Amino acid sequence: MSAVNLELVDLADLTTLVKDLNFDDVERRSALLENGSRDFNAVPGSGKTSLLAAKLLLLAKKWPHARRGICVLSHTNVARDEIARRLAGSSEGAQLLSYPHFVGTIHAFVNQFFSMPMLRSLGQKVDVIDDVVFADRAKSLLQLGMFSGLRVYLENQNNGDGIATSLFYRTADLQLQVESGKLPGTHTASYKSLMTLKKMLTKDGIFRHRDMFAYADRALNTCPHLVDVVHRRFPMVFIDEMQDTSWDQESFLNRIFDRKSVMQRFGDVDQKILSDEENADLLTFPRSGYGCISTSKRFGPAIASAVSSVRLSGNAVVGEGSGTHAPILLLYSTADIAKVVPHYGRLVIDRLTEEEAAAREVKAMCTRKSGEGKVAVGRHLVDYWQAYGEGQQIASMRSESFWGLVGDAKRTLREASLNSRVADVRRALLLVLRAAASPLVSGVRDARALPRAAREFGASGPIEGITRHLAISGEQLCGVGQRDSTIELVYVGLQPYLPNGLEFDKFSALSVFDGPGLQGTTNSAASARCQVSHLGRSLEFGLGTTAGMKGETHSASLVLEAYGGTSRKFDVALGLEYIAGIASKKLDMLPKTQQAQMRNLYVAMSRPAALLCLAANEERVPPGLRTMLLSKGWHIEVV
Ligand SMILES: Nc1ncnc2c1ncn2[C@@H]1O[C@H](COP(=O)(O)OP(=O)(O)OP(=O)(O)O)[C@@H](O)[C@H]1O
Repeated sequence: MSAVNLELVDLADLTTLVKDLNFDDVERRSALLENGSRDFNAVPGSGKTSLLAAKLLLLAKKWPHARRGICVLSHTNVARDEIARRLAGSSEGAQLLSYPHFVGTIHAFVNQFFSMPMLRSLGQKVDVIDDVVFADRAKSLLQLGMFSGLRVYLENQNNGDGIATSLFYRTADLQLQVESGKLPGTHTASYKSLMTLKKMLTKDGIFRHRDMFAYADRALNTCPHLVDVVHRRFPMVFIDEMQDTSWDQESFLNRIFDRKSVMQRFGDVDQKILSDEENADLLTFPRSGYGCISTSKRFGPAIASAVSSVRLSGNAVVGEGSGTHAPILLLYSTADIAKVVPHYGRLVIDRLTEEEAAAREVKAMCTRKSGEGKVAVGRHLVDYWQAYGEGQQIASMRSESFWGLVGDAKRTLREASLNSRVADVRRALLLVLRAAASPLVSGVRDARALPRAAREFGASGPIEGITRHLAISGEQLCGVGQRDSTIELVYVGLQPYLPNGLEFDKFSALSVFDGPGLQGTTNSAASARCQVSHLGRSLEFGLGTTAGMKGETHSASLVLEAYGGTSRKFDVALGLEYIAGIASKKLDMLPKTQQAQMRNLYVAMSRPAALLCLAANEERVPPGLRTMLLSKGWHIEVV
């Protein structure tokens, strides 16, 4: 192992490297100075990702190796980009963004070092790794005559669609598995048809993300020495957002790094919101002896106390942020449910100054999007906001449409990152080049390989230029009146790669330029926003699911109660019993389904910096509970 140690004197550099952050407390200092393998469990708003980035900056200053690097893994592109943004701010930090280091998602790491080389050596085409594209293609293949028997079988299952669209390979021998629903017995005709469907998609190079772990496993079985090659390359490994790592991912990373490299993992186990996944009981985060960061820089003591009371592990959350507003409970009658969201908008205008409200986004969230349930309304987002989700079906087709991929910059940037934006544009260009039968892409299996193919082709400048242009201005360029000139721009930009003699008229008639493109995605974005005017001020804010807002900091957050279905409980009503201190059971004694609801509530309630609001149907909040809440400093308003 050739890890680098940080010492007390090294921390002096923090004042220049990360001027906006404060690491004076004992917990953060000890996390920075930890030189061995250790886990860190940190509360919401503690700044896990920025602490990790600060530690990396300090290590970068001392890194002595030219061929060994630091491996930094995260779950989402958003966290990866946040780390990269902080590193790019100094010359030493920027070095971590290239060889011999690796900063990326766990998926990208597994693909780069294991599954892609394996797939290449198998001669397997890879067109796209995308669960949505996979599902779309599976559905359309399913319409073929050869699958008529399978269609009948699936129609008779509870979740037939889910079965066909979530097929994935597991383990080195590519065993067929399904993420949603249950596979039929392996001896049945339906199983064999599902296998054929999966193999047809594999042959076309259409994969799901989870398939990559099976190919990575295969790589390790085929070349066991890869483990040594990779852990020697990375004597230090840092993993962010560890609570979201599945057992497939954790066990794979453990095989490579555990007890071989220094491995430090950061996360908040109470924010794990996917708890019903397979083998969740095997997960090891946080390992015994883990360090804690118990202070949040996001919110003040009032929100911290509410958040603490629904924290499953029972550990304290200390609020060091500056917010002083009391949390608010909005009670609504069944008839008035549609008034809840606009009422919240007015309330934000009432309570927060313009500066406070504008410091971060204002948001409203709910654990469930839609669904059934024979209980009074307040079950899911659509109960509160009927337009929510309209147009999303069309949005899911975007991965195959030029206009959808290029024109949907706002959504990609809001929900993902610049990285994903560039990936979308590259995929759009790959679709165009394929449709035009360009010689550039005959051997290109994945849009990520486009820049390299262009370099080998001897002309990388034009494709980089058009990629940059579309990534930055794509949204304007895809407006309906703009499309002809955009096609012309693409034609000119891709000219060096197009077959000789391909006229513009023929190019612009390619089917890749058909389709509605933007309309669907624009509707879906608009359907998830609310506009309010009040006291001469106006406010526009977004609505969405709690899962979609994980990791965000808001200036104000509204948590709309949702029904748990099999748990038979409404999350806010249940959580209020803990906040008020009148619950009869300890949180960890609740059934698993209710624990999962409390974890979601904990994530949702910990988003705001200034104002926290919960909303519940008045039928579900008895007078005694209201009195206790008032005595704890809460405000209650009836909509
Ligand atoms: N060391 C620090 N000093 C001062 N402010 C900080 C520090 N760390 C984070 N912050 C601020 O606190 C807020 C929350 O930080 P951040 O979102 O990074 O926390 P987090 O740990 O990722 O939270 P979550 O687990 O909820 O996603 C941000 O506004 C950030 O700027």
